[in-house]
Amino acid sequence: MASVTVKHLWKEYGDQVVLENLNLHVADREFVTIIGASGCGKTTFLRMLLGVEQPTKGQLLIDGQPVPAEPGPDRGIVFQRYSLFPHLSVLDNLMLGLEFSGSRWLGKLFGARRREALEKAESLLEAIGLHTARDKYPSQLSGGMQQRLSIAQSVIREPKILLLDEPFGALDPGITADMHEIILRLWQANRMTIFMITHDLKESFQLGTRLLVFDKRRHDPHAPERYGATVTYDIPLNRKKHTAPTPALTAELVR
Ligand SMILES: Nc1ncnc2c1ncn2[C@@H]1O[C@H](COP(=O)(O)OP(=O)(O)OP(=O)(O)O)[C@@H](O)[C@H]1O
Repeated sequence: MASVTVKHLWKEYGDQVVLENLNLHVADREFVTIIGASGCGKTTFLRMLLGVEQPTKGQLLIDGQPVPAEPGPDRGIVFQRYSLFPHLSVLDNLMLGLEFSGSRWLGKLFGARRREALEKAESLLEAIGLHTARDKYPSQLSGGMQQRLSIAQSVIREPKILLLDEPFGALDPGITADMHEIILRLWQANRMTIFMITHDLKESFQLGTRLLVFDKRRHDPHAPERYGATVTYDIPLNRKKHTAPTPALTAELVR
């Protein structure tokens, strides 16, 4: 379960108002796409959900509880640029998250727990089409493969909320269709609530169950930092299309 409630939320940096009076309720398992002008506070909003930025005023709640003031395994994030460890193989990049969450002090798993983690990592690699590249290093992968691995890295710890900050923005348009397919399948199989920033309007319509447009309602030409952005449009999208889970992947990913 991961519903998100935003109540009278403001975010300011010094004299600059970035977000003003945001009010929103997002149900569990919604796929929210976010568009808006550059600099209007979209990433700031994701960073508050992640717990690395705090609201200046107002409330940000996950399942009715304030977002903890630090990232946790219940929230995963993927950025436009891949965040992989270059000295680790594809498989080890995936295993790392499981090893750290399963063994906080040693960062290593042993015996049955390691076997279980390996199985999980391998079935996820299979699901994202990277099983044949399991022993390669990130520098040996294409951009699309690296981004698939970054997504898998965030998903493997089964977050309730997945935050995607223009995850496909740096990729060749030709491969984004594959990426869309993968993200939709992971979303359905892992039962996550997703927030995804994109600059591609078509993508926002294709993927989302709901589209939020961030913009300023008021402008002061003499003091552009005086007013912040808020949600100016909140558009329900093709919800039905994404409701049924894909059986094969569900069996693979949800144990
Ligand atoms: N840590 C910070 N300290 C001061 N100002 C910041 C900080 N983080 C963001 N800002 C400012 O807040 C505003 C919103 O930034 P943010 O990155 O959230 O915008 P965005 O909508 O995601 O933009 P883009 O689409 O270009 O990525 C910008 O003016 C930015 O300079």
